[in-house]
Amino acid sequence: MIAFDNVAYNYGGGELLSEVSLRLAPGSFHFLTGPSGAGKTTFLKLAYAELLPTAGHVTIFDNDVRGLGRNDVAMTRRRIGVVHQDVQFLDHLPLAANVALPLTVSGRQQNPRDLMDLLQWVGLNKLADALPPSLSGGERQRAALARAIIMGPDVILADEPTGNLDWEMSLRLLTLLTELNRMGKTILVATHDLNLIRQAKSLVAARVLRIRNRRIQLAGADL
Ligand SMILES: Nc1ncnc2c1ncn2[C@@H]1O[C@H](COP(=O)(O)OP(=O)(O)OP(=O)(O)O)[C@@H](O)[C@H]1O
Repeated sequence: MIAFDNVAYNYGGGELLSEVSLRLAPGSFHFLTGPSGAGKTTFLKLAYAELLPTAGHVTIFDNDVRGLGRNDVAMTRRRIGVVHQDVQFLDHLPLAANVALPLTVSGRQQNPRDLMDLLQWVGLNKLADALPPSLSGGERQRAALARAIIMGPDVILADEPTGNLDWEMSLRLLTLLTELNRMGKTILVATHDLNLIRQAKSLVAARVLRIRNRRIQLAGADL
């Protein structure tokens, strides 16, 4: 699905990520962990072609990102759902319209029943008409997940999706992500919450990647 081959990234102040080679196989579930500032968000941006590597190759759905034109990038992004660290909504639009926004923007028809099914799945059907400023942190994160999957992506990348949530809500979100994985989606979750990763191991066969000294390595049983 997504492959990194000897990838490096440098914002200009020296290499942040070096010699990164890994593969996110179809249907796999990965966590990416590492200290604040280690480069987790940067890695995700490379994985959805928001950034181009400064060395090496990133291949998304068998295409080298360097060869992608603007339209190809747009098409590629439709197959990748991203839950951003700072979830942004249009505050004047109700929750349901915010979740459906990717469909609206791409000019695709939205089936109101599918939208309500999706909101029900994330437990937000009763809040379909609520405006974003009235939502709690957990509700916002679940709405962000719903919006990330409304286009039916093959891959879901989530950046600290449980960052500000209590344990119960974190587990709820984790459960949604593992359900998506069981449906065949390829998932990568960046998090520094090691308890969440430990908990996930009882739910899903996840691999844990760790950024250390600019490299990304597979974490062992020492988590
Ligand atoms: N656009 C940018 N220009 C220059 N430096 C940047 C830019 N974006 C990020 N950085 C720097 O790159 C480093 C890694 O940032 P990144 O956001 O990828 O880390 P992270 O592991 O996701 O951190 P956190 O867990 O705090 O979100 C940080 O030192 C950050 O300040």
